[in-house]
Amino acid sequence: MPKEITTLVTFFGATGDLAKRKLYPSVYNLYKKGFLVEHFGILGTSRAELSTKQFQVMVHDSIKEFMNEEAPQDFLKHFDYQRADITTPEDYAPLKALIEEMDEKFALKGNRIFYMSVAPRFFGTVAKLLKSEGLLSENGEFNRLMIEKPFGSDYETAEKLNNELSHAFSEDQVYRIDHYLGKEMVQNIAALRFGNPMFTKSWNRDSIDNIQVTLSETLGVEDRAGYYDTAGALRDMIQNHTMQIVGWLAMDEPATWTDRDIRIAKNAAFNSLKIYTPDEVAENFVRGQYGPNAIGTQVGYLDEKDVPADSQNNTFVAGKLQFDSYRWQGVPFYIRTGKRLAAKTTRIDIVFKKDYNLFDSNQPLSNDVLTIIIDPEGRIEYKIAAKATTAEFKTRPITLKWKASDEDKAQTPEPYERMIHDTMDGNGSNFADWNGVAVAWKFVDAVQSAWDSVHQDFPNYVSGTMGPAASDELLEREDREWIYKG
Ligand SMILES: NC(=O)C1=CN([C@@H]2O[C@H](COP(=O)(O)OP(=O)(O)OC[C@H]3O[C@@H](n4cnc5c(N)ncnc54)[C@H](OP(=O)(O)O)[C@@H]3O)[C@@H](O)[C@H]2O)C=CC1
Ligand SMILES: O=C1O[C@H](COP(=O)(O)O)[C@@H](O)[C@H](O)[C@H]1O
Repeated sequence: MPKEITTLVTFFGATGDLAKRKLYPSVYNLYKKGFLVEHFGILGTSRAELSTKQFQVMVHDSIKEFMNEEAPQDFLKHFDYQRADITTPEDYAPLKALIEEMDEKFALKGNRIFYMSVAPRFFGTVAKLLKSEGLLSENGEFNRLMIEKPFGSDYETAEKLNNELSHAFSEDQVYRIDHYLGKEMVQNIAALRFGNPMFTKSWNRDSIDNIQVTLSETLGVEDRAGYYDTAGALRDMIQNHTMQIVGWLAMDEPATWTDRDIRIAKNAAFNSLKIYTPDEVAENFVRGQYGPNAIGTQVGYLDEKDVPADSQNNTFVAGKLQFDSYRWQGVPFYIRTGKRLAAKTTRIDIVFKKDYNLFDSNQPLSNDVLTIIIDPEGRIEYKIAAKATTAEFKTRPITLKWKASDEDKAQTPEPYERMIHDTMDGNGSNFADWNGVAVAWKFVDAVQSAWDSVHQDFPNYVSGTMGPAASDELLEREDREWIYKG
């Protein structure tokens, strides 16, 4: 039986794209699954003038549009709305009054979640005003803050934002969203690592040759050049999603399976990440920018809408991470991400060390590889050696495969549903904590600042390929290759 959760969730940015596409459908799923029953309230706010009824109709229509389902009145009656400009302190008084009214009406015990689904420039202001205008409950079990990305645009801005949040919320009250951490197969990393003694015991430099993390996209910049040209693949995908995946891969066993101990273990790994000097960046990192595709049907980045003609922005990044730790000494973590690549896929390849070939000392065994495919669909593959089906005794690589079934997929929660549920449940395991975010920014800032001082000729890869040649060379010069070739 699902455990009923008692809480009020206030959605700032209640009329926005994210709220309609993801947040209301997620809340509806939690209702259908029985996590939200009687004692919940959803308060929406933005600058738009909407009555309670109009807001309920908007929520109904979002669920219809994005889930093709009719939400019942029994669900919608838990939604209410208050207009407010979040930069105006006086507008918080009516919000506070409605929060208190809903708290009483639905018997919510003062439990409060505030979800910031607004532009990042508002995050600090809202947190400050929530406290100064008295919207945090003093008698409830919890006040929690869910905060969207991006969390800063470099270490300095992230630290400033974190300081602003910390005036109102302690670290354990802040749930920093990274939607990759809500993905089923990212959560499967821990199950595979710590649920199989064979992997638990071999997850270290004795057995692993290298680890590869690929987040590849086929889409280009679309209509987001205003943001993307200031961020690039490095800040858009490496600082957050890639680093958070790496955190699950690189951490030691947590002392217990609690969010506190998981964070302690992950942070020990993050803190051992080597931050590069400019020379080390040049040696270990590659940047790219897409040109047109081979048949000329897709334009290059520089010809995309709103992109400056001389942009030095990166749409592709490949690099090598190194951890100064006992577990990972000498084991490279190769990471790469980019737009307009050959395929949409997110995957992890764990490449095990080759061993002596007992059967034929002239013919080295091939590496065993454990592959975790996160997107576009959950799959696990394990390439191992087995006997070739010939008269002579020889080995050949075979691949054991598992794929998420339709039933698995149907019962897997969407990342946003899971993240809202986990916040309601007070489980911060699948959220980014400040230390991890800070280390990732320090690392990424070092790479960006080295790149900023050197002009690079772009474009340097053809749309529809797996990035510039330098990305392959990064591994080739260490006698390795990307397992996934597109
Ligand atoms: N959309 C998406 O798919 C994703 C979004 N995000 C993040 O989610 C957040 C929201 O994004 P998204 O929904 O796309 O943005 P939208 O621009 O669609 O929505 C912004 C919301 O903020 C409200 N708003 C703007 N200014 C104010 C103000 N001064 N006072 C009160 N409310 C205000 C708007 O309503 P009004 O103008 O009526 O006030 C609107 O409801 C951002 O941080 C974004 O980075 C993250 C991942 C994916
Ligand atoms: O955060 C972001 O992620 C998307 C990719 O997410 P996915 O779940 O579809 O893999 C990326 O396209 C976008 O640029 C970035 O901001």
